[in-house]
Amino acid sequence: MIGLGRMGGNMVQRLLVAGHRVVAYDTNQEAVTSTCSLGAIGAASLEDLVSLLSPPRAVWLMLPQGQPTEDTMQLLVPLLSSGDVVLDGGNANYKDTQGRAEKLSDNGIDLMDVGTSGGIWGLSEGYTLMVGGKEEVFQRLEPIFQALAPGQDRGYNHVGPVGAGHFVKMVHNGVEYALMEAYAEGFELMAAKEEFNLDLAKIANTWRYGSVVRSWLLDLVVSALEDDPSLSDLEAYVEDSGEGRWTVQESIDLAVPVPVITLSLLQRFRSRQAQPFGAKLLAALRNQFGGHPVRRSGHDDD
Ligand SMILES: NC(=O)C1=CN([C@@H]2O[C@H](COP(=O)(O)OP(=O)(O)OC[C@H]3O[C@@H](n4cnc5c(N)ncnc54)[C@H](OP(=O)(O)O)[C@@H]3O)[C@@H](O)[C@H]2O)C=CC1
Ligand SMILES: O=C(CO)[C@H](O)[C@H](O)COP(=O)(O)O
Repeated sequence: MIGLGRMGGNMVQRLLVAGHRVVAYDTNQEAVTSTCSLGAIGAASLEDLVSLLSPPRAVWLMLPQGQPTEDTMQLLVPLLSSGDVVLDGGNANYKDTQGRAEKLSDNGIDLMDVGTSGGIWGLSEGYTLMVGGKEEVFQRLEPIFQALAPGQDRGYNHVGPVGAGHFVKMVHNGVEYALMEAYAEGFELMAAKEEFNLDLAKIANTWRYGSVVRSWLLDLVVSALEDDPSLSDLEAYVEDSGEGRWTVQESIDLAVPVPVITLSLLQRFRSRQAQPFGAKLLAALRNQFGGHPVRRSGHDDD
């Protein structure tokens, strides 16, 4: 396992519990030390990691997508042998994955892209795995997928050729954006209805049982609202790390409308703007054509 952060570190634990021998590496030596304390074999470098595994090797990357994954692959590949397999469990763009697979195959190395879902809860609940790559490699490595998945025969699947795993995970995350946005809008509306003084955590908890909209994300709504009912400790600022953008880009490329996912991405962009220029221009134009009052910073309505 290369990358022992929130995901990789926990995944090593599940693999160890299932009886696998795991060699662990991270650029952060503290992460390696703490993973070793759980029973993994620590590697001091990529060279060390490769020498501690016997061929045919299975090397799982759980790194931030983009440069860290690309750089690591470039350093790793010359160290590996024909017949080895690299598994990328991070949220990489499927097109990058397809390009990398081609380069690896020149050296007789197979790349398997494993779209992985479960977040920090995967340690206890198991991870959903969407696996792309050769069917025979999937079958050979199935014991690894079984150890990580929620159940012996569920929660993991060979979804298609290399690239398909990351593609399916990309769409999964697009759906995730939309579901999250729907809950966010519904709860904002209820929070605004001051005359009813609604207890949002209680309502979310009620919806968990029997309701059409019950879900794991709703369970997490309850958890967040119980911790801080008005979310007063948080800024209304929502990041994204790529999958939503790629989903929308793909919908444009395929001319498949995904309006709900698209709007949920745009809402994240909006959340980062304290004083959007576009909204200022709207106010200015109303003022220009209709003489409608505007608010000016530091002044009353004018
Ligand atoms: N967190 C989540 O909910 C989920 C994340 N993912 C994906 O899984 C991947 C990992 O995510 P996550 O565990 O959350 O990320 P983290 O940032 O928690 O962990 C990444 C780890 O990789 C280390 N690292 C960075 N660059 C290198 C490198 N070149 N070589 C070796 N180690 C390196 C980091 O060290 P350092 O801290 O020193 O930088 C860190 O320990 C990402 O692609 C992410 O998108 C997928 C599903 C869910
Ligand atoms: O893959 C995940 C969950 O399924 C990761 O948590 C991912 O980071 C979520 O996407 P974003 O950062 O764009 O919200």
